[in-house]
Amino acid sequence: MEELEVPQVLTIAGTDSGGGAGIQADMKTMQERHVFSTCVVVAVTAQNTLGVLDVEVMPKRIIDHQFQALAEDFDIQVSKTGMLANTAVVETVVENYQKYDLGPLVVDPVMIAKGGAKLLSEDAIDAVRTKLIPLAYLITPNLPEAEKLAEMEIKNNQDVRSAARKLRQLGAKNVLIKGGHFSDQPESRDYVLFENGKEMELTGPRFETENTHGTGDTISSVIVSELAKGAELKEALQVGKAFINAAISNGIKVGHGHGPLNHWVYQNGESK
Ligand SMILES: Nc1ncnc2c1ncn2[C@@H]1O[C@H](COP(=O)(O)OP(=O)(O)OP(=O)(O)O)[C@@H](O)[C@H]1O
Ligand SMILES: Cc1ncc(CO)c(N)n1
Repeated sequence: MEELEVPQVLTIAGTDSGGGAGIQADMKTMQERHVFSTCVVVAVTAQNTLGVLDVEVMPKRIIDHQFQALAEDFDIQVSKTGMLANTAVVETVVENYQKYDLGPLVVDPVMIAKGGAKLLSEDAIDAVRTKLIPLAYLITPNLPEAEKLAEMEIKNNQDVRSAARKLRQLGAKNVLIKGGHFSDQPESRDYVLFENGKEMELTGPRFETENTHGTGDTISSVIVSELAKGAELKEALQVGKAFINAAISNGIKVGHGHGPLNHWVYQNGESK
């Protein structure tokens, strides 16, 4: 019997008991994109579409052992980070990523959940800026995250460009600034600054919906998956944007707050 070789990817993040964001959103997305997903759980959240009830950060020992277990057995092509909770976790993740061969790293610098809960302590932003970003092949902040990391206000498209340049100066090779939070605009517009200085915009319609829980996790997981399958970054970003548009606009009704996306949207006839 011939067995299929499949790309293997890793998400290093927190769990969402509500299933719409965090590690669950990542792994659902990766499954849909036909790559084999593994994970390092750094925190557990008691969370639903209404908010975050509680958070437990994992001890260093079990984080280290998850990395070791994966490195001893799997051939990870691309990795990503999501919720990292605090400085100690950021440092542990940096240490382990440097110790093992886990492929290019996509950093989604998750800070605050849609309901307002803090997923990264304020003092850890510095560790992300100085220790994690220099390792990033791609960083994917939303607007508030880009403001914190670049230490500047973002009010218009020119500010978005300056913030992206600052993030490149911090060591990220490529930068995607997600515009989901420019909610007063008719279009959803994301900005990309590539390694070679070239720029690109990812645009699409802005959908009037509350159901955008896990959009950031989902788009970064599509990008990771496409890169693992061998796509160029530009193509991976475009596939990510198309998937997000489809997963938001073909919405599902789950929960009573910021509902999750329709991760299996392409199963009902792909429109990519
Ligand atoms: N209402 C919307 N309509 C269309 N696209 C959207 C909408 N909201 C977000 N997006 C898109 O989803 C992607 C993720 O952007 P967003 O800024 O929401 O990320 P995020 O804040 O990190 O998400 P989260 O924290 O919920 O995971 C981007 O491509 C953005 O343009
Ligand atoms: C665990 C977790 N990671 C990321 C996000 C942001 O979408 C969230 N709400 N929860």
